[in-house]
Amino acid sequence: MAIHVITHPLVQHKLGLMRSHGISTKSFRELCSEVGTLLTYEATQNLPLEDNEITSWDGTKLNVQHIKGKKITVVPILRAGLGMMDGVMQLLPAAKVSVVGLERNEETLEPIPYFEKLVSNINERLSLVIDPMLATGGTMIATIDMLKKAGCKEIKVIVLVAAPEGVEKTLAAHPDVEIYTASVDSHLNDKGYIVPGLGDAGDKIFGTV
Ligand SMILES: O=P(O)(O)OC[C@H]1O[C@H](OP(=O)(O)OP(=O)(O)O)[C@H](O)[C@@H]1O
Ligand SMILES: O=c1cc[nH]c(=O)[nH]1
Ligand SMILES: [Mg+2]
Repeated sequence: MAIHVITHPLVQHKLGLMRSHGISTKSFRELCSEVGTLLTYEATQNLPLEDNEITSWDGTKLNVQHIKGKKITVVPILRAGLGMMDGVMQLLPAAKVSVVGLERNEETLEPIPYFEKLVSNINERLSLVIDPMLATGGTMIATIDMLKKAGCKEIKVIVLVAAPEGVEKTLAAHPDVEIYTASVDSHLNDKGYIVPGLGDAGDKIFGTV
């Protein structure tokens, strides 16, 4: 299945708090990071394990499981993706970070790329793309295009909230990609905002409105 809606009570509770009118920048930012951690836990559930022999507390040899040298790059989409980054990195502290910047033109809803700094060996890594919002899907599709052009072969997407239109468009363009989200909401409004959604996630994280 390429879309995973995480219905865990902690995720749903925290997402519900984020939807509240007048939420402070501090609370929104904290929740963005916390839900980012919980969705990362789900998105990494199939990482390969391997047996490793260790010396245990009483000096005997013991076989334990370690993650099998899986190389990961976290890909925050500027700006709003940065709001999830601390939470995601808590579970993946050794991951390399590839930053991309895209801004949606609010008239045409087309994404405008303005920054790209990817890790050099991205072809060997799983990319975990993070952005709170998947609306029309334009930004996510352009990001995945960028990653694949650079040689990336395995991509997972973590978004807090998605619109059905954006999920459909993204999976049509990139059927090999898996999307993890706390919610697929009702629809997009005539300005391309997700309903009920969260409002403008970037502005809420950075306190710019
Ligand atoms: O699916 P789409 O229709 O492309 O819209 C989603 C994009 O819009 C928002 O970013 P925005 O362009 O507002 O930039 P920002 O993060 O700098 O606020 C959001 O964080 C996504 O990146
Ligand atoms: O609902 C939306 C759509 C795009 N960007 C946002 O921040 N929110
Ligand atoms: Mg924004």
